[in-house]
Amino acid sequence: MSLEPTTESQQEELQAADQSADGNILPTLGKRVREIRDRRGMTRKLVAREAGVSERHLAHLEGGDGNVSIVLLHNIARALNVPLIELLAPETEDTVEKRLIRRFLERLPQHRLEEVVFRLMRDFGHEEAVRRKRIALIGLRGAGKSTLGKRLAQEENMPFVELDREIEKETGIPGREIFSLYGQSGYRRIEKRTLERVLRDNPRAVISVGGGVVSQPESFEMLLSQCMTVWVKAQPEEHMARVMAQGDLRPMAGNDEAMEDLKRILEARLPLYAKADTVLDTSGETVDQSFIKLRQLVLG
Ligand SMILES: Nc1ncnc2c1ncn2[C@@H]1O[C@H](COP(=O)(O)OP(=O)(O)OP(=O)(O)O)[C@@H](O)[C@H]1O
Ligand SMILES: O=C(O)C1=C[C@@H](O)[C@@H](O)[C@H](O)C1
Ligand SMILES: [Mg+2]
Repeated sequence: MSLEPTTESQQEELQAADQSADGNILPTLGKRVREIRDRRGMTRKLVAREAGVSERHLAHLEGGDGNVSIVLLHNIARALNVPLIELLAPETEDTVEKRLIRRFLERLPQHRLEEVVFRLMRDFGHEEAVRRKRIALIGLRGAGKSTLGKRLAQEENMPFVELDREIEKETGIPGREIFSLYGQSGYRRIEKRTLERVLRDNPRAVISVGGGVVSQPESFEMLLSQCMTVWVKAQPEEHMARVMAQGDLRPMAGNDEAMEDLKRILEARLPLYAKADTVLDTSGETVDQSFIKLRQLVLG
């Protein structure tokens, strides 16, 4: 069995576990073993027997003061039927749905899992493959959606669609004027209509979507369900500096509170942007570095 973390999230979990290693590792490990054992409904006696450790040793481990060899830990993980890494990593904040699904699967006997895989593939496999052919980049202004999206589309020979430009084409007026003529809600209405058309016309594309799309639930739901979404983010100061470097001095012109506004908007949108399939943090990185990460995230 390989002990290497295979996915980025596993690597992050291990790093987090590493950071908590300053004295916390044994209590954390003990708590995880106990939690998983309880979740499985297994007695300590049973786990100890299946893992080939004494009950006393296991009790010490669960109490946070028993050091344990990697081989024994491996045996305990096997007895609990979880990958070793799950014992070492702090539990991530899963959604209720993910927890329910996991619990459901844990209770199914091994011989029925093949059927579950088959049904999932049948019911969702195709849809999911289709969804992943459209890559939508979301995030605040200056995140790098257009810069990185255009390059990804070029390299992968896919159409590149800039939703804000499509809205301008659809209405025949610049975005800023749409805002002053129709207001925020008018803009979002047109955006929704335009997004429907773009998705219909482009089964395969890279789409850069204006940062405000998350405030229109129907549009955002459409994006999440029909595209592989990437939240492109940076530090607030970088968003601001990048927008200004592009020659748009409006954010700062006579407005000392611009930075505060930006932080507030980012904070308010965080839970929404966080619904994206994946996150690309461009903080402190060059365009080239972020592009390599993006390609890895979406193409694997
Ligand atoms: N790591 C990075 N990744 C992406 N862009 C970066 C990075 N570092 C600096 N930049 C610069 O930041 C700017 C990002 O602008 P871009 O127009 O791509 O953002 P955007 O997310 O499309 O914004 P908007 O919502 O206004 O359309 C570019 O000028 C780019 O060169
Ligand atoms: O972040 C935002 O609120 C916006 C970003 C732009 O791309 C446009 O979608 C619009 O100007 C709103
Ligand atoms: Mg852009």
